[in-house]
Amino acid sequence: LILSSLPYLQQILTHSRVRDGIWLTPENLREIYAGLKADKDGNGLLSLEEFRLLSNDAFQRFLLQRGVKRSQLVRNSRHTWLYQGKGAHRVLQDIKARVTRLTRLPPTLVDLSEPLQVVRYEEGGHYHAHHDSGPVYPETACTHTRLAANTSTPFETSCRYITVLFYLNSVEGGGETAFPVADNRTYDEVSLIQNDVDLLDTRRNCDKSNLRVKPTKGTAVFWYNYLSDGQGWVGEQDEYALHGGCVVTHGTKWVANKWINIDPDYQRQARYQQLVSQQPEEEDDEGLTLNPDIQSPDIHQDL
Ligand SMILES: O=C(O)CCC(=O)C(=O)O
Ligand SMILES: [Fe+2]
Repeated sequence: LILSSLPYLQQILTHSRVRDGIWLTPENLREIYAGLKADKDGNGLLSLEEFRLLSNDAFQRFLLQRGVKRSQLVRNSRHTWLYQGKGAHRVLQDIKARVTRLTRLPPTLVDLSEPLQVVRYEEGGHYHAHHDSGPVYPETACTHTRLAANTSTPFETSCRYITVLFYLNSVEGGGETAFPVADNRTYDEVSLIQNDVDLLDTRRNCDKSNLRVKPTKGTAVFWYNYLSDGQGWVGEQDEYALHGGCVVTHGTKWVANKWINIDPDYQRQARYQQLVSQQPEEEDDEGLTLNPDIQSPDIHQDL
């Protein structure tokens, strides 16, 4: 999308995971463009100019206009991104350094991850339960390594190995982070909705979640979105990492997400790191191996 001024339909579709296993069709996309009046020249594609004319929440407004209720939106919040690299504010660089220490990962992996995402929920805001990361199928590539991958795949997903969620304020009422199936020994996907109780619905059913974390200013939670592959690398998606933000009943809620991006395909991650660092291949593995001194069998840090 960034490289060419005219994103091809196929490129857009590879980004458009609605839910696991469900992707937008070209018809869906045409309908959305028409509803947003985004494709002014009507050629079926969004030029960079047309894209720039879209406001941040155009899509949300479109859904609301179409009769979708706020409570039905997957999320009802606003967010922005804060760069944490060289030249960024000291506090932002410090946060990154603390995430590196907390997760015990090689600094390169944290440096090459997404910027910090800051999220604000107003009273009534929520985020229904979801996975921060997508499942790994052979036909799915990770967004962050896609340019370095020398294969083309029909689908694309964020590969967020770890989530560190910071609570930037203490919320007056509601706004807990709920993990509906954390530690659930008998979990299967069917049981998420039973007898009219939808555990994904964080407006109604947070009280039935196995784990709830109350937002307290200055605290953070972190979890893995993938299991280990047993050999020190990223394996399958961890289904128990399902989580969401319960409805804020009083006040405003501010959080920040730090995601650590790692490709479950080791070779693709290595190629990506080599590409961005412009280092010769032999020196490349440095960022991928862990200092054995800090390796511990009980801690799922692995990499
Ligand atoms: O607001 C929360 O407690 C959870 C936020 C979240 O899951 C996300 O931003 O991906
Ligand atoms: Fe999340």
